[in-house]
Amino acid sequence: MLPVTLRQVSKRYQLDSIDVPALGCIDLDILPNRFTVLSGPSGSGKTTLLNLIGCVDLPDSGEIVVAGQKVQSLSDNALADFRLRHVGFIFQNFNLLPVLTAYENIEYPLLLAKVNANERKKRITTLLDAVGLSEKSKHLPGQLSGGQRQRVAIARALATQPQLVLADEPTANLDSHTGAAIIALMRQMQRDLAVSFVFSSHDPQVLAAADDAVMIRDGQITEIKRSAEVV
Ligand SMILES: Nc1ncnc2c1ncn2[C@@H]1O[C@H](COP(=O)(O)OP(=O)(O)OP(=O)(O)O)[C@@H](O)[C@H]1O
Repeated sequence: MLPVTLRQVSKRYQLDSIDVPALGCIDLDILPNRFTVLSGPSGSGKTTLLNLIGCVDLPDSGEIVVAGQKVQSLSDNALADFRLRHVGFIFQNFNLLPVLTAYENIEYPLLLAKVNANERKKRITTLLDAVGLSEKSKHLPGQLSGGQRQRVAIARALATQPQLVLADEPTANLDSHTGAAIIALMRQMQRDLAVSFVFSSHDPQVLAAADDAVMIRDGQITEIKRSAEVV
């Protein structure tokens, strides 16, 4: 099963009386267990596409299927629950809760998903170790560097064991050295856990690490470059 398929998907925004076309008639398959990057100039529609893939927003027309589920057929509550269980999110500004420790930030989606205490502890301990932050579990986000905060965010995104992890410009607020380390970590986690990662990014380092690159311009896919093994 493909993690995500989009067929003839369109999205427009209404800004006061102005109609803003953001995406037009997109057809896209996201392949399993791969690192896919959405790339294009500012305003080309990357974030809009990521929000549709992540079930944060719904299209005006067309069909989106995520993990076998037609997302438009879900109610708002069912969509929120589906998102919690199937999609992990990583943001450019990390979006950690400032009053919670690293451990508690990773625990938060597990509490929402009603995962029991033993299983929570097991998953958080394993993830903190995997992202190299076992020693920092009691630190608040304000006591961590940018790279360490993004490591916590990666662990949090993976905690619910989603099939799909989405990242909006995950290296935008990091220096290039830290960004490279974060890309390598995400690559490692993607391979170890056999998850599909989809990024939007301007960062050439992210593009270079991709299995699949989806080039977007003016709300249209202009090219999809897939690495040799599936061509
Ligand atoms: N909430 C909104 N209301 C109105 N127009 C919007 C809204 N969000 C995005 N747009 C418009 O939709 C188009 C696509 O925007 P989007 O944010 O998806 O692009 P992007 O490729 O992610 O850009 P960037 O790289 O600058 O983040 C742009 O023309 C943008 O101005």
